[in-house]
Amino acid sequence: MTIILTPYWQNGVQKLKVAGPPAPPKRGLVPPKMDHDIHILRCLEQLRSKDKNLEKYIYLSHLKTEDPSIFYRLCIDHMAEITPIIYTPTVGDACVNFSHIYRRPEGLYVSIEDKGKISSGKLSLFSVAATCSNAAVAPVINNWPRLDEARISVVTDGSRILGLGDLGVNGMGISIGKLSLYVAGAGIRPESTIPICLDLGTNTQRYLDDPLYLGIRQKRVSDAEMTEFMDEFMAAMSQAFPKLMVQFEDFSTDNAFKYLERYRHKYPVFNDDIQGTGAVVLSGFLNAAKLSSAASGLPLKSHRILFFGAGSAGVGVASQLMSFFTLLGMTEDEARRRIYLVDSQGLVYDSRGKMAEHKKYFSRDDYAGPPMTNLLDIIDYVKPTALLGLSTITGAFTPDVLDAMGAINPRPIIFPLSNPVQLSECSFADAVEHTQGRVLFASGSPFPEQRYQGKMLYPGQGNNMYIFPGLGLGAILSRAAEVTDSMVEASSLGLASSLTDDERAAGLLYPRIERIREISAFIAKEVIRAAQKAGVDQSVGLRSKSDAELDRFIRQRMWNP
Ligand SMILES: O=C([O-])CC(=O)C(=O)O
Ligand SMILES: [Mg+2]
Repeated sequence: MTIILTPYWQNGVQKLKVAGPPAPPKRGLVPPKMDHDIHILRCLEQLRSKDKNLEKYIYLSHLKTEDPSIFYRLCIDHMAEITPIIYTPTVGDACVNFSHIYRRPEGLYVSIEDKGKISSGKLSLFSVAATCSNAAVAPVINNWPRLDEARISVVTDGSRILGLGDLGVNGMGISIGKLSLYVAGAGIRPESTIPICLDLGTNTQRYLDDPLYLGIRQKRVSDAEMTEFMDEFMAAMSQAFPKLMVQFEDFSTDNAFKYLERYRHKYPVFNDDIQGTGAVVLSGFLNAAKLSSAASGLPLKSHRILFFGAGSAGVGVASQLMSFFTLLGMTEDEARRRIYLVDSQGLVYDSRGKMAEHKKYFSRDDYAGPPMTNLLDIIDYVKPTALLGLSTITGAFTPDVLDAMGAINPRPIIFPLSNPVQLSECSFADAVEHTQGRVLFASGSPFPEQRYQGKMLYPGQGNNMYIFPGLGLGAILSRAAEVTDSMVEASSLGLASSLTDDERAAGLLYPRIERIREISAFIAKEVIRAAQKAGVDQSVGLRSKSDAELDRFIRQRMWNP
């Protein structure tokens, strides 16, 4: 029999209620003609009757608690309609307003006040129940009611939520949103997911002044204190949840790189903003570059990529795009030289002087003139075939910039990747108009399709939601001890090759989101094979399975509402 542990509160103290599976409702306690399938239509009608997206978000969040099975059925059957509500862009609004729209606990909060008592070492479920009645000494991680079932956690410290800045504990919304996509998109069981927000303070004064703010009211702790906290947290996580994968999400740039490097060979972790975004963009770029080269006649090796924005996502994507060139047989150095970075001070080059560590690798040693700050001048100098935006500067790709890209390329690749949608560097409509419909486009957040000269044109959505569910699923099923670069690359190549003939004919760079489950299963298979090749898989029984057997195994393991 499955035991269900539900946390509840009594006199300010958290306790656990132990229960078996829910009993079917007694006759007379539900309406006589309550039909599950019809109820889905009812929920959809209620959802559509709300005119504000944030209201829709609140409705769906309530539905998820009340009836997870209906919620996930809705997500799967109406993916294109539901994802922009539970995820980018509406999830951004939900995070900004999290302390105001908050209804009930969901996820695990670990704050700097828990430092020193994040875990108290190995505890059996029995002793967890016993210690939970005393909140003052309860080791916080072990309070999670489903220790044994945990497989995937999304962990944020709220310091850089999407492009919205430091949202403190309000960042919990992003962990919740990503994990809903794990369930809907890759069939991870809801009970196996743990949304986590680390509360290390916030530097956003408006929250510190807000009486409804749910986090601790202090500025962010020092780097040294944060690192001590993170070390304790990660050690506690791996002890409490031996089968858990951790996805780091929306840490500020420096910390995103720092903690990925610090833990990636010690625990199964990956950073979605660096590696997930990198993989999804590489995938779209592979498909776009082929179309672009077919139009220009230029070899694939001659692409030049200009990055506008050099934060964690920008440099993460740039690193991943190196694979595009190395897969063509170019050396690492040759690949690096096809990439140019632009940050808030313009083109990134060596003789400009002091710069952040993470930018140095791509800094140019072949330019030594005066600082080049104007994007049009930079385009004129670099002559990029592709312009990628990861700057969170709304409208940075002005009509002039789009015209310039259109003038030097028969099919310019333009990917405004900043999230959420109001921070995008340009809209799909503008990109279409200023390139006369020739643009190869992908954005981080969704844009509507455009009719141009009688033809329907579809924007790609280069969002990491195509990657992380399948990458996570593959890592979990193979019980990967670490997430290698080769596994991330496999997820990307898997996604690129999953376009159907129909999708190719429609000029799409990414598959239709409605097929996410099929795509996740395929990506998971590629990731498992890469884990096996790298020797990091601990589910060694999967090694002898043929591709068809492995595929069947993955699909059987995927949860269905
Ligand atoms: O959440 C998204 O839409 C993509 C992402 O990771 C980010 O922008 O930080
Ligand atoms: Mg993110």
